[in-house]
Amino acid sequence: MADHRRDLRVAIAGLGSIGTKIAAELDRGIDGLLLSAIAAREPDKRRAFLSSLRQPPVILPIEQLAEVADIVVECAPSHLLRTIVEPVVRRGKAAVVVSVGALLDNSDLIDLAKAHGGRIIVPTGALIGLDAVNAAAVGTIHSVRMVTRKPIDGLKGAPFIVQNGIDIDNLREPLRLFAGTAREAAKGFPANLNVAVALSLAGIGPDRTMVEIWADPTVTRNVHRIEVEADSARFSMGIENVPSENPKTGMITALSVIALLRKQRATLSVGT
Ligand SMILES: NC(=O)C1=CN([C@@H]2O[C@H](COP(=O)(O)OP(=O)(O)OC[C@H]3O[C@@H](n4cnc5c(N)ncnc54)[C@H](OP(=O)(O)O)[C@@H]3O)[C@@H](O)[C@H]2O)C=CC1
Ligand SMILES: O=C([O-])CC(=O)C(=O)O
Repeated sequence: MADHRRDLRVAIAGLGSIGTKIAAELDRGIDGLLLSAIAAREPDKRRAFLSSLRQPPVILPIEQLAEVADIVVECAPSHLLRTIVEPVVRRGKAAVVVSVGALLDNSDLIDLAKAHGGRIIVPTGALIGLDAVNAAAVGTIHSVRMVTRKPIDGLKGAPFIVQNGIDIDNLREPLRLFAGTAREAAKGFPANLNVAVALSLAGIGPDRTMVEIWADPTVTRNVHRIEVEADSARFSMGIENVPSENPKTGMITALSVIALLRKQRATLSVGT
């Protein structure tokens, strides 16, 4: 039988390494979804990309995207999270958030979404196994530990490194930069450790999820290893992400959002 529901309109906030790939995939066609609008800081600089799309979307400022979309995908710098997400959830719509670290300082957006019937959806992003962490959290998780190793370019400019005057440019061997909670990691590394916050929100929260961050000149990928100890299971997970054009961002992040979008109207949906 035909599906008579109208297409879900999706808007993209930020046309960087993640947003460009999602927009292109939506334009190529995802069942039941339509790219309705995008926001870019300087749309003129994105003309070549925009004119390559088969059905060019409307270009709007980030705070207006919710007016023409059912789902807004936030893939902009983290300081814009509130500007993007607030109008979406106020209208009772869904925001897909990749700058998940910024949710910790803007957690009232979750209450706002609840009050207006909106939703905030965090994709697995550059990580792995949040389905298993979600499932384990239905029971009791005793501990979650994550160790991240990144090449130097994947960490440059992080506030923790700048504020502590750490020279990572001339490293010859791995250096442990940080050990602490996911909440502290998100403050010190806002553009580098969204994954730690996503892991914490799926499991036992940002104050009990423990994180180590290494600057490692011997790796070329963003490497994350996770150990979970729960009453239902013990599991270890690892992922080695190929950096995208943005060395801080793994290529798989955009693909994870695309997979999540595909599920919105999929007849068969696999994984939690
Ligand atoms: N959850 C996860 O697993 C992961 C999350 N991330 C996070 O996702 C977010 C996006 O990452 P990524 O795509 O690599 O970042 P990029 O820097 O490549 O892209 C961000 C884009 O947002 C644009 N932008 C800036 N200001 C505005 C504005 N006012 N209106 C519209 N667009 C604007 C930028 O434009 P311009 O270039 O002109 O400044 C840029 O194109 C980051 O916060 C990153 O930390 C990254 C990896 C994994
Ligand atoms: O969490 C992030 O912001 C990015 C990251 O580690 C990755 O892409 O591997």
